[in-house]
Amino acid sequence: MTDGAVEVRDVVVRYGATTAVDGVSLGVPRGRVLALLGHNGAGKTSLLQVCEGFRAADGGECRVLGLDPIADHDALMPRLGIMLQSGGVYPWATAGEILRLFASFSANPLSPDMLIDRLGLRKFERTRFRRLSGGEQQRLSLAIALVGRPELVFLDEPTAGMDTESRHTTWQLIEELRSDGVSVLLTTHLLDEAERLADDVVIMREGRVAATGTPAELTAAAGIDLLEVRADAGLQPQSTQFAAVEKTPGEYVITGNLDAAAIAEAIAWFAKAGAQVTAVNTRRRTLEDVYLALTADATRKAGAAR
Ligand SMILES: Nc1ncnc2c1ncn2[C@@H]1O[C@H](COP(=O)(O)OP(=O)(O)OP(=O)(O)O)[C@@H](O)[C@H]1O
Repeated sequence: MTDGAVEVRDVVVRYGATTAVDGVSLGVPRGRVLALLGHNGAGKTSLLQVCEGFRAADGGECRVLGLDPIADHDALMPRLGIMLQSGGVYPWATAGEILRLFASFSANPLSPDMLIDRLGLRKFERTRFRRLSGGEQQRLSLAIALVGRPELVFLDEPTAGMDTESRHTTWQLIEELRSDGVSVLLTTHLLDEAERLADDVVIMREGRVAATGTPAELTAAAGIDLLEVRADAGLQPQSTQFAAVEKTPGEYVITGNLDAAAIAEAIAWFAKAGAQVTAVNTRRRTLEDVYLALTADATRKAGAAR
């Protein structure tokens, strides 16, 4: 294994008969942000828990800052920032007390007051944790993860439940962490979050790695552009030349090797189907298109297997 912040090789996590993580390998180089994407139940949190040392892998190997997350837990903890989902902190203590307590565990903490202000928590400083809203608890959890100046941060859906303003503040904080050389492994369902923050993206599907690369690599399709057609909902346009995903009802995104002949064939398909076409557009692929194409593929295969 190399000297990355996180090195995961062939990791397996099982819960009884369920294989949640099925031989995943990935690496977070030092000072980079890796976003783990995937549908509900894809295995993201289970993999994160192995890296955090909260769960032993049933197979494979994991090194975090060069150490074993379970055997070297005590040495690692002060160097890690872990954003806990709700719970895990003292529900009866106030936001300010909790953050100052976590700061006291560190030899050289960030200023709790600075984090309280940056994350818009000043108004809630004297509010007990259990009285905070979901989004406020998330912001406090992020502050707790960062207050010890960690070298590596694990963030499980960091902006889930946050309002737009808090989400943007969180993104700025994560960008600042990266500029300071901190490594970040985060999970998210937000494609724009991954596209904005991540140096590297790993898309998981059913416990396995479905795709990996930088956002630019993942969105650089063979035919570069992508065709969007607005027409009647519920159609299933496809041929050997192209594949379409109905992104929202009546909004078709067509990928493939889109030369002029393939575009003509796609449009002809709608004409032959007698569809009412209201708009045709070409544009570059986004991470969302890649993600949808991969998950639609999984859904098609699951349907075919039934
Ligand atoms: N403690 C557990 N006991 C049994 N099954 C579990 C347990 N934790 C997770 N699973 C199962 O393992 C699979 C992966 O779950 P995991 O939480 O890792 O996925 P995820 O990608 O983080 O999902 P989400 O996006 O919904 O958070 C799912 O099928 C889930 O039901």
